[in-house]
Amino acid sequence: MSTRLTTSEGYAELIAKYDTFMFDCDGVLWRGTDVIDGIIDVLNYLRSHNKSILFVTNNASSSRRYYKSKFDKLGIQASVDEIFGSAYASAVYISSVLKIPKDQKVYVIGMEGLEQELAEEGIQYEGGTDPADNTLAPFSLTTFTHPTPPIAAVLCGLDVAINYTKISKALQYLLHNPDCHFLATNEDSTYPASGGILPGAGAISATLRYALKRDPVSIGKPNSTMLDCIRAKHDFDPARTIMIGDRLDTDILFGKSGGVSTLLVMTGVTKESDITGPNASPVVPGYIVQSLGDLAVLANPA
Ligand SMILES: O=C(O)[C@H](O)[C@H](O)COP(=O)(O)O
Ligand SMILES: [Mg+2]
Repeated sequence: MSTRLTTSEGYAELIAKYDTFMFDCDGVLWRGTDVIDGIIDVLNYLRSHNKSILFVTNNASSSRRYYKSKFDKLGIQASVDEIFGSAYASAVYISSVLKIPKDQKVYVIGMEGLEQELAEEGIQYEGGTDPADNTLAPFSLTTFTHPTPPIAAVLCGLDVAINYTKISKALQYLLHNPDCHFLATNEDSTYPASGGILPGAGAISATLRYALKRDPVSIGKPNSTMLDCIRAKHDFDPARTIMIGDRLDTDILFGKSGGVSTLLVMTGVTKESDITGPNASPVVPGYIVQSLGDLAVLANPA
């Protein structure tokens, strides 16, 4: 059973219970470019009370450095080491877990942020924002050739410029080489944008999943890889840690699987019918608040 927080006393009690606050970004801090009311005051209040703050986003379209610049512009204190995105986690997974040989490449369905994180880990890649792959021209196998050595992995993330050429090339690599890894940065079905909902990274990788009848290894929330990346850089006591998110099947499940507390906000993709009534999800958050910004009353008492 979740505890719904609606009063200043409830907000203060929650904050006193935890030392480390892990924040999802899309749908919690902002929707697209629109920062949610009260967020900046809440984050600054937590900082002023010596709380540890981490940002844990499945959005693979941007790198940690981009997010750092976004926080700077918003006046939100954040260091690159406090930011964990599925692009970074995917690069670490490829370099440290799969240990793909440095002369082999990754084929990217994704955007500049994902390419930046791969490059920072010393991983060679093709595709991504390469103009040759960002074309609406029909894809032809007569001009296609496999590179040597073969593509070692196909990595699929949120790609707002998705097209038939990228999907077709990824399919060739995965069909041609049985050792080619099929990876997804994350599999969020939808993306909480400004003014509405858009297809998420999961909707992009679904094309390959369906064509191949094969599931990718997904690296982002709710999977533990992201928490492993966080643990490699930050000590935290799970009993004094809370994950704040807008999606039950990624953020809340990530927190519960990781042994930390969870707070669901209703400013992202989760609707009231997802948490109450006959179709309620079996993933039950510890706490629920309408908006993280509601806690700003603690920073601005009446
Ligand atoms: O489709 C996606 O990639 C996700 O919807 C989006 O990026 C979620 O980001 P988060 O809510 O984890 O910050
Ligand atoms: Mg979110």
